[in-house]
Amino acid sequence: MAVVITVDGPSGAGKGTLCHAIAEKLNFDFLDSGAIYRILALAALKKGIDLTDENKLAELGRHLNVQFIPENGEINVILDGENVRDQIRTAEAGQNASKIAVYPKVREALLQRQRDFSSEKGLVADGRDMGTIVFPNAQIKFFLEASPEERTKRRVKQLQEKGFNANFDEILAEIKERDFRDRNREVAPLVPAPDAKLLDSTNLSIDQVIEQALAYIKSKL
Ligand SMILES: Nc1ncnc2c1ncn2[C@@H]1O[C@H](COP(=O)(O)OP(=O)(O)O)[C@@H](O)[C@H]1O
Ligand SMILES: Nc1ccn([C@@H]2O[C@H](COP(=O)(O)OP(=O)(O)O)[C@@H](O)[C@H]2O)c(=O)n1
Repeated sequence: MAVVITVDGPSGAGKGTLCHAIAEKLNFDFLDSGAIYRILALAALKKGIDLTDENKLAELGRHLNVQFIPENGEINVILDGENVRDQIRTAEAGQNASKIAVYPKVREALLQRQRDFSSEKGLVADGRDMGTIVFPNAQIKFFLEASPEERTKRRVKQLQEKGFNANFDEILAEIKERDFRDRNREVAPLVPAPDAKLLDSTNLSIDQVIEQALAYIKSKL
């Protein structure tokens, strides 16, 4: 059976960073499920679909014309022929993603698209419900946490490095609002799977997180 490793947790905990490292080390494919929610929200805005119109969002989600094309260590996101890689990374795009992610029909519309990433090569999947809903039978599951302040510090630095304006207080408020929405929604809320390995990265360097995760993977595989 194809191996799946899931990494769930709140914004800025370091999921993407850890998943990239695992994918590289084990030569696994990588699913950035959050990108799919970001892309759907962006696609809806481009088509004039209201972000509260659950049915139209779900319909768009079923027919989303998107490709992920790796180039020079980055992944280009091609939506209807346009590279939206940077457009989906703004704080606003993250907020819009979490707004549409509350709708059951939207989540249902995106479910199979995410499961299709599973491959013989092995998959590491980054998101909020990878270990609970999308890949409940994954062999290895992580739940990666960090304090809101630490996650904000990281996000501000990351956004500034990408050339975006980022203010600590605004990003902290945004992260708390998004956490609240993600943890309290009725479908697929952000919770650790019962069999997930909890990792708190607040006081760990990137290398320490990767080292602990790889040691755990080795002990399980
Ligand atoms: N343990 C860590 N210590 C310090 N910075 C980190 C750590 N893990 C990740 N980062 C940095 O924090 C930012 C957010 O990480 P990312 O992997 O995008 O988080 P997530 O995918 O959970 O939102 C990135 O700039 C990343 O380099
Ligand atoms: N599996 C997933 C992944 C993301 N999402 C939603 O999409 C938003 C953006 O996810 P993301 O992983 O790109 O966000 P960051 O952790 O990178 O900030 C989240 O706040 C969630 O509301 C989700 O509901 N389920």
